[in-house]
Amino acid sequence: MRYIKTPVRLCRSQSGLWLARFYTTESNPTKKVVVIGGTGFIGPYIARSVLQDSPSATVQLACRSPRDHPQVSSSHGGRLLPSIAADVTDSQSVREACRGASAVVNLVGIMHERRPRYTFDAVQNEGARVIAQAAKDSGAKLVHVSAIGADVESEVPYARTKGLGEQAVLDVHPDASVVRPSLVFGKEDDFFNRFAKLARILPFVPVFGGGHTKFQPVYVEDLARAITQCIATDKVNGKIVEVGGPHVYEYRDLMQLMLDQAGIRRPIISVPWIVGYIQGFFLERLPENLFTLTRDQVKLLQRDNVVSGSHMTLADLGVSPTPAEDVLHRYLRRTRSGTGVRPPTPASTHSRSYFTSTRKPRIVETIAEYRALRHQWQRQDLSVGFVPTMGALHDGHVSLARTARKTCDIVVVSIFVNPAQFAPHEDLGKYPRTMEQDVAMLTEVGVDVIFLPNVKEMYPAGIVLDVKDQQGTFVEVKGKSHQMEGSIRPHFFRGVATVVTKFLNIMQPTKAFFGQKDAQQCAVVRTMVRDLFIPTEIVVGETVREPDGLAMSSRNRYLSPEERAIAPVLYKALSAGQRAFNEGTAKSRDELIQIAKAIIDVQHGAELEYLSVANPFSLAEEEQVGSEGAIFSGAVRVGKTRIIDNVLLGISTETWVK
Ligand SMILES: Nc1ncnc2c1ncn2[C@@H]1O[C@H](COP(=O)(O)OP(=O)(O)OP(=O)(O)O)[C@@H](O)[C@H]1O
Ligand SMILES: CC(C)(CO)[C@@H](O)C(=O)[O-]
Ligand code: BAL
Repeated sequence: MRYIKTPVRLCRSQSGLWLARFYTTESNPTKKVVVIGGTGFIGPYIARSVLQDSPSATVQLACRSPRDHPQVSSSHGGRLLPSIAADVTDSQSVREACRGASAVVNLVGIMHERRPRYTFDAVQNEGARVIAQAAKDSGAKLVHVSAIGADVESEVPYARTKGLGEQAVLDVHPDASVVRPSLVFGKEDDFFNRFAKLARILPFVPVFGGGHTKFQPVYVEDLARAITQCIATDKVNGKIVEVGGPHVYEYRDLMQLMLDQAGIRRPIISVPWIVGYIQGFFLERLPENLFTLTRDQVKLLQRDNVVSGSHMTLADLGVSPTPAEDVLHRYLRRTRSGTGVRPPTPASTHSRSYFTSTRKPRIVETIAEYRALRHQWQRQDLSVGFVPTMGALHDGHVSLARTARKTCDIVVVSIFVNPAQFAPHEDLGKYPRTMEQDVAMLTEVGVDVIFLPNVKEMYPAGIVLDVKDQQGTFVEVKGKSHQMEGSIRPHFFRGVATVVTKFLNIMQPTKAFFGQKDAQQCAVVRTMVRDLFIPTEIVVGETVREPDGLAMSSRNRYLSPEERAIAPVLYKALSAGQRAFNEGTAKSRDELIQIAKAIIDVQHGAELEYLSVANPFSLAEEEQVGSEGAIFSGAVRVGKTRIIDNVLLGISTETWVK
């Protein structure tokens, strides 16, 4: 059989662009992918992924007892062919199934033997060889799905025969790709669904030997995409790909995650391994049921099931793995009352950290790479929270990222020192840059992506600081940009509005998070989002302060120890005005400013720039604090550093930010 090459397509991976082509055979000009063992949990996901990826492909699922999947077939116009029978212990049936295939995926695996015919060896070793031979004879590519832990030396028959199966496959079909997933999760999975069911029945969740074994669960759609890529490219031929999710969890933490995402409260209790063996000894003799556990399974539970780092991984295939926290609640949650189950808010479980090795956020530098991810999240129906920053991060930024983490499925933080918001005489050149520390802080929060564009990416027409020489498109929010901070930095909000518009267009976030410390910025961004119909919710986080009241700010790093001691004066002054307002002794602009100014004036080393009492919505300066309340704000200069701050009068943060 001769291969015919289809046109080359450009695919993107983390390591760059690579070429992919689908192979097809002379007798079968349309690509046909046969998935053996495909009518279970994973097969339909592979079918969907292949059909979406390749508009001319057909897919056929083959199994011992064929079953059709109307949801897949109906959405792909008949390109999912009717399932057929193939039994790996009957080589003739496998040959029939592989006839005319351009690619074969072997998903066959068993957790329990059914003697005499379906032993581990017959299914996972000899069966793998039979499929490899049939694929080879049909001139088809082969993707052999094995398992992390496959090991010819293992004393556990499941793992040993998986290892032998891999060897047999590569003997017979040296170009085959071997895919080894860790624990696979998804709506129909056997693991999380089963443990959630058990947890609902049992008064506690047992874990063996402390539950310290490590797992790296991978989302079934990510596995399916990896397999689709193995079919599409030659770079995995003859290679092993280890497929794990973004986080490594100890078994006990995985159980806690399952409980939280299912909304079940149960204690997790450690029992000795020997209890597992005794349980296995009795249960493996009974027909399979919810409680079934074998001694081999207990042995497997004692070995870490994580990506080793010595083979290719999802990253090499350009697949960004989905965290279990983003998905589990969708299918484990039950809303029926009377089940002892409380439905968690989606993504709420992010606030606690389950994983033992923290995953570094993915660093994305280009709009194109980000867009590909955004497209993937869109398909998975995931919400995206976006925190724009200029880096040199502190607890103010962290608090915004944590709020995003609690309320959104995916969290993206940008770090970009935006030239357009600096005047030529300002501190663009010396703005603090602390990238390594920033990445560590965002890793701790569990941020998914850090967007780090360069200036060219954000300003294709280039950018100079002098407004009169600028080229390209700029956004200006009239009426709110030239008072308060804008009176000292007239260029500033034009630069902010422009870059935030660009970011919101790129990120397409569900929500974007800004700090109240920059209150006028919040008002400008809200107005801009309203006027330009940008479909993003703007969320404002409260100002995070040092113990002495100073608002955290990246520029606080500029302060010498002496200046640092002076810097809280602005907050002290604004707070004194706020107290007087609350006590009813100051209501007018003049009274409030007099109180604050008196405190700043006596502080040696602090130079007042402005104080403002403005309407919280229009930002118009007010003579009296009206029924809508006011923003009492100001700036002082301490040495060369500007300190800005604000407090609200007669309006709560909650009301103002709504
Ligand atoms: N103390 C804080 N509490 C809450 N949010 C904050 C705080 N400081 C900054 N932010 C918010 O973080 C986001 C990014 O701000 P930015 O990176 O400019 O940090 P910054 O500390 O304000 O820097 P700078 O010192 O240059 O003003 C903005 O939405 C800002 O309002
Ligand atoms: C919103 C922002 C990131 C735009 O550059 C900046 O003004 C900031 O950090 O507040
Ligand atoms: N936090 C506001 C950013 C700036 O002052 O440039």
